Amino acid sequence: MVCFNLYLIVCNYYPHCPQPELTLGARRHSDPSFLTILLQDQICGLQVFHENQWIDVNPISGDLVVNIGGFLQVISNNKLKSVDHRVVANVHATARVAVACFFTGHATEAQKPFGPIKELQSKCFPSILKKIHLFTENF
Ligand SMILES: O=C(O)CCC(=O)C(=O)O
Ligand SMILES: [Fe+2]
Repeated sequence: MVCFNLYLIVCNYYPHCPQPELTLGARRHSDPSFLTILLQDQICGLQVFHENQWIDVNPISGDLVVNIGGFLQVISNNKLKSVDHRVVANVHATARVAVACFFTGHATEAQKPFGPIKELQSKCFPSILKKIHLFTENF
């Protein structure tokens, strides 16, 4: 399968929020992509859910954040996890901008069901995830 042939680029714009205690920039979710590559500016806001708490993913100039998507979680038989993340409301005077590139599957293969690859299944690690169709199912 060709995962890097089809991608979607999304620009997220978070203006200053006067009442950050009432809302979020982006609600808790995990990406359904194969991989997501994110470029954030210098304004904080992204958090990942790890060991029952929200951890800040502070921007480092020139760095890219790479998120494992739900599709890669399925293919890897749950060995790689698609982490929950969110964006808190922007308390800074300047707007926050983050550009996400979602790598998905190839459109022509959308009808084909995908499941954990054989090499990652064994007696100790049987396939625990059902096969899914790209673009049509949540996993
Ligand atoms: O704005 C961010 O830092 C993350 C955006 C995000 O999680 C998404 O677009 O899926
Ligand atoms: Fe996301």
